[in-house]
Amino acid sequence: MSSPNLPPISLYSTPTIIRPKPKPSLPARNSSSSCAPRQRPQTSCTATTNRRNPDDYHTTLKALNSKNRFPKKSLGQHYMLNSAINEELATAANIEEGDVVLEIGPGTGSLTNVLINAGAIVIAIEKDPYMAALVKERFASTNQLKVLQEDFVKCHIRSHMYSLLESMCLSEANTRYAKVVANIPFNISTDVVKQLLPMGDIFSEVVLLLQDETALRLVEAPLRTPEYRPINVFVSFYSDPEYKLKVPRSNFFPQPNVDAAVVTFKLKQAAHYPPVSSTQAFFSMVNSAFNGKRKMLRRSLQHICTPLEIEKALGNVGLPATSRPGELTLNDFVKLHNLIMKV
Ligand SMILES: C[S@@+](CC[C@H](N)C(=O)[O-])C[C@H]1O[C@@H](n2cnc3c(N)ncnc32)[C@H](O)[C@@H]1O
Repeated sequence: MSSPNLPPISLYSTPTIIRPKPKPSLPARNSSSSCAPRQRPQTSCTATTNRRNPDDYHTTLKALNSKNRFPKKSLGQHYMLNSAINEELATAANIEEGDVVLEIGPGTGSLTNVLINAGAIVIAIEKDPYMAALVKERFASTNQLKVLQEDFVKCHIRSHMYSLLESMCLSEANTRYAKVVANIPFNISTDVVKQLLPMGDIFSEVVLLLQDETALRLVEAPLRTPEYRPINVFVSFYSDPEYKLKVPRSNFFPQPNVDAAVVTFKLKQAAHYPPVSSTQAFFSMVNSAFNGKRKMLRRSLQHICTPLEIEKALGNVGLPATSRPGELTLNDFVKLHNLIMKV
């Protein structure tokens, strides 16, 4: 393949970050909470303390040129040119020496570099065999990185994490959860969120660079709008999400047609999930409710019980008999589910 026809750096505006108005932040997860956290690998697994230079436009292009790679649209290859944003991602996850971090799509390794410099042990899953080879080669001198050349959507992440964590040295002193920090291809955002948020037994935080519109939809979709969907119920069931900052498209190469945003999801542990008899039955009810989005719940849920019983349950939740799915919060759905499951 010939060398990519790359635009000169002057074509890019100065990379910028747009911060939202400060919001009250959520209380930090207390690792000494009543639920015993799983053990994590000892910091002795970390070896190198060599700090590498941050990646920028030239480093990224040099890395791609060295392998004659041109960014692939089908793989969402928009590389981060601004190391300050990679630092923001690591800071949002509060990365500390010895943390185990899952990175999805390391690409040229610009974020990987920041994570390794912060002392993390990184497990990187990269679908593109060329980029997997590139990032392996780049960090060949450290034992802080393990690269798996796989499609995140198809791989069994839970068993990968278990076997990797088990293969690492364990210590009583190390009781933190693993974390996820990633600049993911936008087209797998929903898969990533659906796979990772229910994994509060492994991860404490999931920090993602998402398409801005997706980020807003996942975190801030208001009730009674078309943006409010079952995924919002899912996200708040399993996590406390926060929109951190907007990342304009000018920070990527090649520049996407949309802006991005950093979002953090603090994962709940199972003991803190809303009380439902079965999560499967709960989400099946939520999905059915939204299947007829404009339909009243007394109609869309009549495969579960009679319209009269649904009206009565809605009344007990404090909602009108004519309620539609877009009007119910997570708590409303939980109460409704628990009532109609008793019928
Ligand atoms: C948006 S780029 C980010 C690259 C790098 N992290 C950065 O910040 O510059 C997305 C990366 O994910 C990889 N990728 C795409 N689809 C993937 C998948 N299904 N599983 C794992 N990696 C994937 C791409 O090859 C690419 O390296």
